[in-house]
Amino acid sequence: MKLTDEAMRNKDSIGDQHEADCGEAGATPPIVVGYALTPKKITSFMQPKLENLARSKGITFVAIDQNRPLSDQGPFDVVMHKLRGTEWYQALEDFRQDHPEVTILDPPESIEHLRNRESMLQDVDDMKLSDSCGVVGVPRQLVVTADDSSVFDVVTKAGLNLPLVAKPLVADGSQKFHELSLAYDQNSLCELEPPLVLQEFVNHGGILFKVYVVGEAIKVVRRYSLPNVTKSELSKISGVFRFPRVSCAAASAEDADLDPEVAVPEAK
Ligand SMILES: Nc1ncnc2c1ncn2[C@@H]1O[C@H](COP(=O)(O)OP(=O)(O)OP(=O)(O)O)[C@@H](O)[C@H]1O
Ligand SMILES: O=P(O)(O)O[C@H]1[C@H](O)[C@@H](O)[C@H](OP(=O)(O)O)[C@@H](OP(=O)(O)O)[C@H]1O
Repeated sequence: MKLTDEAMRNKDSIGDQHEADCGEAGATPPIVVGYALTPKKITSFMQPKLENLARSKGITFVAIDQNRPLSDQGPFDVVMHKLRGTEWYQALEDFRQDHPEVTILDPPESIEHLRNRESMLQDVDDMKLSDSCGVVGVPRQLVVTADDSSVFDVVTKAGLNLPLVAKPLVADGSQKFHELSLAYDQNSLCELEPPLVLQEFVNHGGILFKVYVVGEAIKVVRRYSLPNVTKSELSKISGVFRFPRVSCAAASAEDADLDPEVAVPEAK
């Protein structure tokens, strides 16, 4: 979910203004954020801590009823959503036509490229950051569709090195989307089910940094991840190993000892 710089600036200034106004002249109307999320997302995201913090900044969250027209609900200052589907997109578009003053976080066309694991990495690739201090890039990867003759053939033709990380191509927020497979040998590639993205496994010491950016704010967290794969392991292990969730919030590595060579970015 992305908050645009402009929306964040507006929200920051409105929030600050709200605190100032409340101090001087009593309550100002809250900023109303309508949210349309899956039940899973409501559980993980709509926590009392968030709602209380928002309230202190003059922001109120209101659940959107997806079975009723959007225009009959509200009024909203912001509509925040993480849902898919033609019907929902059409409802958003109709609402946007009628209420251009409402900020939609985010319009479907602005986030479409994040719905696909191939296109979501394109911007990173386009930045060509490989000459900066350190290396920033996308692992060598390819997309395998159901139309391809066989995963084995496609991988052999592209010359990707084993082991390979296999990820579902389409990002739909489901549990299945977060499942990864690690294929150690060529024979096991036929066990993978397209459509998927196959990436070369990149050794990274079993810990990764996850960077969250909202407007000017940057937050870095550390998570445990998949351990390195050595050449000798690769020669001995075969098959496909499945991982339901790698480096999720429960895998926090804030207390892990880091290699002193690893620079720890300062949190803002
Ligand atoms: N090519 C790779 N080489 C090594 N490890 C990988 C690779 N791709 C993914 N991983 C590991 O699997 C995890 C999940 O991969 P995914 O591509 O879903 O990342 P993510 O987008 O950061 O996950 P999330 O959707 O949970 O934010 C990564 O955080 C990393 O630990
Ligand atoms: O908790 P972190 O490490 O930030 O990972 C998030 C993923 O990046 C998001 O993709 C998850 O949202 P979706 O399950 O809707 O894709 C999101 O799911 P959640 O909102 O249900 O926790 C998280 O898993």
